[in-house]
Amino acid sequence: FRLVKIGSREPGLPPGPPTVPLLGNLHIFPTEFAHFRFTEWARKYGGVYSLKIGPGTAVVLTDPTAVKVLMDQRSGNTVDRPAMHVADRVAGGLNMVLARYTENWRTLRRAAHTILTPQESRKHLPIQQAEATQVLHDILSQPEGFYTHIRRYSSSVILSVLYGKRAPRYETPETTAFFEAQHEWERVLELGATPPIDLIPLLKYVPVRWAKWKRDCARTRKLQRDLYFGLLNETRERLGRGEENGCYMEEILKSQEELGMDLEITGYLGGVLIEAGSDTTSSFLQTLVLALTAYPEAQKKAQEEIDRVVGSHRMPTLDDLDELRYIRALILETHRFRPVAPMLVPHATLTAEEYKGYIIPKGATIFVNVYGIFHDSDLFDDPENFIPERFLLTENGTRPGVDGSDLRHNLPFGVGRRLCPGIHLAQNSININTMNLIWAFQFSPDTDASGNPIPLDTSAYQRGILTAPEPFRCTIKPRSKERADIIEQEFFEATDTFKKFEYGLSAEDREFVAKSRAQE
Ligand code: HEM
Repeated sequence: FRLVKIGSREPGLPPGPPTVPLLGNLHIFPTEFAHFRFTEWARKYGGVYSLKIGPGTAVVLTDPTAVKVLMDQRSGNTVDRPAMHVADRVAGGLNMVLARYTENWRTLRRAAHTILTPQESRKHLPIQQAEATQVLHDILSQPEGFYTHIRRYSSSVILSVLYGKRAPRYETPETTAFFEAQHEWERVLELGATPPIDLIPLLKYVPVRWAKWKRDCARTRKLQRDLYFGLLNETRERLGRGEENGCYMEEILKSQEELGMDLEITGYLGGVLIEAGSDTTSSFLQTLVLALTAYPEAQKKAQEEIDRVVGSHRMPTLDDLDELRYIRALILETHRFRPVAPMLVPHATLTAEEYKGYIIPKGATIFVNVYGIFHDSDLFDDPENFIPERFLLTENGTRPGVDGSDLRHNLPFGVGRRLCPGIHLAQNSININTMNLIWAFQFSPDTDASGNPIPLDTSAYQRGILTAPEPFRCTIKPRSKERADIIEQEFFEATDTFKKFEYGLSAEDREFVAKSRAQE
């Protein structure tokens, strides 16, 4: 009788889809693009509903007030992450994003906060700006490669900020190693890639020869460690030679003792920041290009605004943003339209929690369905369309007359004590590149043989915890010869900034930078 009860919804839990014995809702749990199914269920079962995953419980929040109360105000109790054996196996519990609420997580988080403050993040502006100029230069020379130019940008910025070492090419060895490690990591984390070890812990003991997933984890672990500790060692050696260039990991290495960090945890701090900081930033910018191309009216208004404020004789700077009200709205709309992490990263409760008469048990997983919130037609007018103007009408873009005060602009960056520590660095990248791209280029859909625009599919996204648009094609042209010349001039003038981050480059990278500068 007890076995039959496993999987059924305990009294007091929020409502949810009907369960079956043992499995609960496991048989209907979506294995990809979960935010779509979670949103459908929210419309049916409400802003707070539960799913039974065998004996365990997950709660899905698609209600701004519930998110504010449970995740921000009661964050001390919802700060945990669900157990993830695979993550522990690969990263030994030291991946800050997925780590449980442990002493190691607290140490990592403290170190990240010390360095990623708004003031510290501003210190890295020169290299961010220089790299953003290279994005424009790269798009000018090879517009069809914009998707990878953007990805190169975000990984080069994070490598420069962390290790003081940039990646001039998409194929630079460090970026290639990162992309390979990241690909394997995403593969092992994918639902269904490993047996349900967190539900049936006995599976941990299956011998390696019968468990391909264990071999996959071991390979991913090696790829990550080679990259993380390789980069860390280079930074230590550089410090030893007295060749500091002010990067983040130098600071950490110098205050390792104070921060209570040994070499192992220091290596993983850097590693997780590359991982969390790279593809998130590029995903946002790729979505931005997609939206500008698919919504020409929004693009036109943004261009008119930047022309009025910045003009065509100079490139935009961060200080211009205060005057660019429409572009600020466009950035918020890009986050709303396609949030980089549609369900953030799952949280978990440390002890049982009560909300509006419901019991959320100890150890329950909590999904914050920001996608569902942002696409709720009770809150937002015409939520499926990209309409920056909504953020000019009301503070949080909600339809006039609706109370949107429980929302906040940085919700796409997370909740409570897990709020993204890289937010300032990320927002600087987003702001600089958004202004630059709008100032520099005209984006339009490709045309077919008869000259008709090929419609873009703004819903074609990659699967995973983080989403990025599937690579897509569009036509990108400089808005004027004057702007193209300014880009090349600025790129050339950034040489000195770049050079500080160009130590230990491979022969191919050295040749590449020499060639790109010789062209000027
Ligand atoms: C567009 C860019 C970015 C977006 C949208 C983004 C979003 C997020 C989200 C949604 C989370 C999970 C929050 C939660 O669980 O409540 C997160 C966590 C995290 N992010 Fe970001 N992020 C971005 C860029 C960055 C950058 C540039 C860095 C590093 C420099 C970074 C480092 C981290 C780390 C370390 C965590 C884990 C925090 C923890 O679990 O304690 N992120 N981010």
